[in-house]
Amino acid sequence: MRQTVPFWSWAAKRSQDAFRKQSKVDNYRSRAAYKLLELNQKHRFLKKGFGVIDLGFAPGSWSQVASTAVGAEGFVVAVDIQNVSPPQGVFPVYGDMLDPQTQAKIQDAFQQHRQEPKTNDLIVDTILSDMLHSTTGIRIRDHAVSMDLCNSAFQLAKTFLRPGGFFVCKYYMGSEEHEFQKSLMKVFKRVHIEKPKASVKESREAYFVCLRRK
Ligand SMILES: C[S@@+](CC[C@H](N)C(=O)[O-])C[C@H]1O[C@@H](n2cnc3c(N)ncnc32)[C@H](O)[C@@H]1O
Repeated sequence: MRQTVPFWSWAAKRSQDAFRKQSKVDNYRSRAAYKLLELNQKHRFLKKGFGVIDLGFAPGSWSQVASTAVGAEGFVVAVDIQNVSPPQGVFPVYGDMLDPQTQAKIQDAFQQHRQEPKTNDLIVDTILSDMLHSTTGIRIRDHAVSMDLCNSAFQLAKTFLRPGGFFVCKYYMGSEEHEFQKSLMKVFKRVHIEKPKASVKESREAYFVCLRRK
């Protein structure tokens, strides 16, 4: 039987530019879409009917992928510090994830959309975080900023993810990643480290893919 080779397998062999060109063909807002597509093909954390929070959504390609995957029965709440209009059908929240008030805004948006009674227990299936400021090139500093963002996303995951839920989180490699991974392992049954093919090889970004909240 003929096997279909995913786009990202051969594109990676060519160049990052191939991802950028393909994103125009596929109508994605950025080539980052192929990172999420690859991660999800491997770990299946986006399913029909899921409620998803996408942290650091702008320009919006992860939200595009997520909202297609969850379909009309599911929904996506997308958060960013930048006031960028979200893809169609995606519910935006504008705020800084390092500001504690943003969590309350996300909770409101989620509950409004689901029309759930006000409660502290949200039934979120998957939380994605692709948050990162533009890096400065100063590794220690970029890592420290990234770890702050990872911790804020993890805090949200601990508060709102249902048992069995999923958490995907970008990080910038550095000395604190092992401690952070240990904390993730206390909360999730499986924690994988992934470097998708659409992620620039030389960049120090990678992803924690955490499966099945305990
Ligand atoms: C690499 S981009 C995300 C790309 C996106 N996943 C996509 O597919 O289009 C990182 C995003 O994180 C956002 N971000 C960085 N720090 C943030 C913070 N403290 N709170 C909310 N969003 C933040 C940035 O504004 C930026 O839009």
